[in-house]
Amino acid sequence: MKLLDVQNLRTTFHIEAGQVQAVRGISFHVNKGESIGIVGESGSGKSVSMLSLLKLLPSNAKLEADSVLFDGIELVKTDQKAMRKMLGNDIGMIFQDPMTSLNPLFTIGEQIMEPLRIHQKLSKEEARKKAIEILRTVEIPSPESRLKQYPHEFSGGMRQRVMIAIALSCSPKLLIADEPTTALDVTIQAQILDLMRDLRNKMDVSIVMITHDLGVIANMCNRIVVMYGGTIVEQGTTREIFYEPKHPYTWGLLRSIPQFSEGEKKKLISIPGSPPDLLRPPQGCAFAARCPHAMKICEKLPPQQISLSDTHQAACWLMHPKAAPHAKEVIS
Ligand SMILES: Nc1ncnc2c1ncn2[C@@H]1O[C@H](COP(=O)(O)OP(=O)(O)OP(=O)(O)O)[C@@H](O)[C@H]1O
Repeated sequence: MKLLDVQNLRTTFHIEAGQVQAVRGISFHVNKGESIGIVGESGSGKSVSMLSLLKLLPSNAKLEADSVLFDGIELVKTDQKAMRKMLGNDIGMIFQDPMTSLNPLFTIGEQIMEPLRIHQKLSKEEARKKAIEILRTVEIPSPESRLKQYPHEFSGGMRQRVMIAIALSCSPKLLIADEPTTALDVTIQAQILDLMRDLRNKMDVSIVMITHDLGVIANMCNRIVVMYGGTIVEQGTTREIFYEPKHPYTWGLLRSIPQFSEGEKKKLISIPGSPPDLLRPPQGCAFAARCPHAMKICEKLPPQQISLSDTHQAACWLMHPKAAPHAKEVIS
């Protein structure tokens, strides 16, 4: 059953130089209880897509969509006030850098208790009890004394645990995590991902995890959406994306995951070239200029999404039934 269903979302920023077409018609969904990963290089439109659904865009942005259904409610028609109520109640968010999201002037306890008092109308004592309980859930030791401390008294990993606690305190149906572990070192990163996986199972929350690193979501997400140049180039189950990837950009992302074999570090292959300028997006496939397999048509016309299974779609001319025989060899 779908919790979030996004159809043809477009976001444009009006700047002096013209219009930045940051998100160019994306459609995807999140089922109840599942985790999806949105992956792509910097500037591919991952964060703007999420901020668009939540109507958290700056005033120079224009948002259009055929439909954005969240738990049966059409968000395209929902006003800012209702949206704000939904945020922190039905939808929780975690960002990359907890230090910018936490207020340095208030204790951790005050910051966890505030949404509980506002959204769930709990008394001060009830909110304190709930805050202790939730700090325990995110595995912060001695929660009673930790409540009285300020953000700077916590390590980076602990601060991110606090952010997760705040995001989950009102038992949201959906948790959006934007690069939640990027600022942390590898060991702490793994601990936070383990924690999020545990919480998803315990709390029955759906998760959208935004990242530029496919490796981060391999063990965490059921499905993966691959974004490039403001479009979705491929989406499928984690198995389909890792074992049967069909888009040359996904191949590039997979080659750029660090792999260790018998203690030896394999060479990392990055994708040559740079992402398209979204002020003047390319006419055809956004990836054509960097694609080693690009054909003439790739530069002229955007490829349509082709369904490979009920769960797997990719937008690439190589898969077109009329593509030349060499294209079929590349793709198989
Ligand atoms: N306020 C803004 N005004 C103009 N352009 C913007 C604004 N915010 C984002 N953009 C542009 O929208 C595009 C998509 O940005 P977005 O932040 O969604 O990318 P991303 O994939 O999340 O990358 P990152 O991982 O670096 O955050 C980029 O080209 C970015 O420059």
